[in-house]
Amino acid sequence: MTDTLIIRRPDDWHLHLRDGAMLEAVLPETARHFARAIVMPNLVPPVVTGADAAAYRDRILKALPEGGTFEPLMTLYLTEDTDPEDVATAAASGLVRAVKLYPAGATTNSQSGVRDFRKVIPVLEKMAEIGLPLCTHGEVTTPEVDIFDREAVFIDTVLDPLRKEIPELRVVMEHITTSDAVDYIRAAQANLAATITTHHLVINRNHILVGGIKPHYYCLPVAKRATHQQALRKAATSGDARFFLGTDSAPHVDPAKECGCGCAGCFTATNTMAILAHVFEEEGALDRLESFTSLHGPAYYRLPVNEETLTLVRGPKDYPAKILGKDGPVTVFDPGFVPAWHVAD
Ligand SMILES: NC(=O)N[C@@H](CC(=O)O)C(=O)O
Ligand SMILES: [Zn+2]
Ligand SMILES: [Zn+2]
Repeated sequence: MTDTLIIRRPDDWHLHLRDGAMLEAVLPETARHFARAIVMPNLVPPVVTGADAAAYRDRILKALPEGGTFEPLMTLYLTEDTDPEDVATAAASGLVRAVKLYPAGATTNSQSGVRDFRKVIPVLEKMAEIGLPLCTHGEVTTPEVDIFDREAVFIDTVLDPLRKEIPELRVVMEHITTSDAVDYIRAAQANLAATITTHHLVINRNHILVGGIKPHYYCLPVAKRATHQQALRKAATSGDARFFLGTDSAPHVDPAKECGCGCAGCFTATNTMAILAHVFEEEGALDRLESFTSLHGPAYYRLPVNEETLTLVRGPKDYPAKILGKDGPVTVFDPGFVPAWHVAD
């Protein structure tokens, strides 16, 4: 039995770092294990222009612990007023690595997102031309559509027509939660990949609702039934290069989650690598952990893989139950088991 696993240093292809005191509190949790992360732009106000992204990047670098080498990969928040030329300039300089599509109202801070998809076609055409990926929060917001169906309906009514209209557009379906998404990605000829979160490999909707409501398991897209969870586990551990890690680690202070209308997001930065090693071992795929966390993402984003390594060691190790920032406590995701692995110091 292997007791030590050395992998190339992982990257997180979907991360929320927030701003201000929360940024200071959570950034070390990611920077400890991850070399780079695609940083989500859903701040208030959102990161819309190249100038916004440059300023946010500076704030992240300033918040880094002394001697930290973490590299934030910036994204722009797509609005109906986004200027294709600004996007192209920000991409050409290497500042921006993707543009994020939030259907208006789909998730946390998505009010400035897209309502009329016709309005963003010129930006998407420019992105297709320059090869800049579009990351999607893939859920429709139609009130009549059941919340558990919103990802599948998004694929059929928004994503598939869009990809047929602009086949050269390179898309990353973020935080997929359904076997429908897994099947759709597997069937694609080109220009489509997906991130999978740590928590969606560990929980299904029973974990949220059975035995009392668990606000810290509530995220968007909401976890689906166990058959979907199984499909995600198979996809993540399959070795298929179109699936890679995006933790969607999304900190909210406890009072904002443990209340009458709790907000969506699981905070997994602290223990993601230990949980993933545990899950991959359960799936008999420990030898594929590195490709999921450290190889497939750079390949899709056309970036070099990391030269540094991360060492995982068999055996449990305590991690904090909460991260205590100046804004208040943030509960670390509880996988419901003690991970059989930990990251070496
Ligand atoms: N995933 C979540 O449940 N929440 C994210 C937003 C998002 O990624 O959709 C957040 O910003 O809190
Ligand atoms: Zn999202
Ligand atoms: Zn997210």
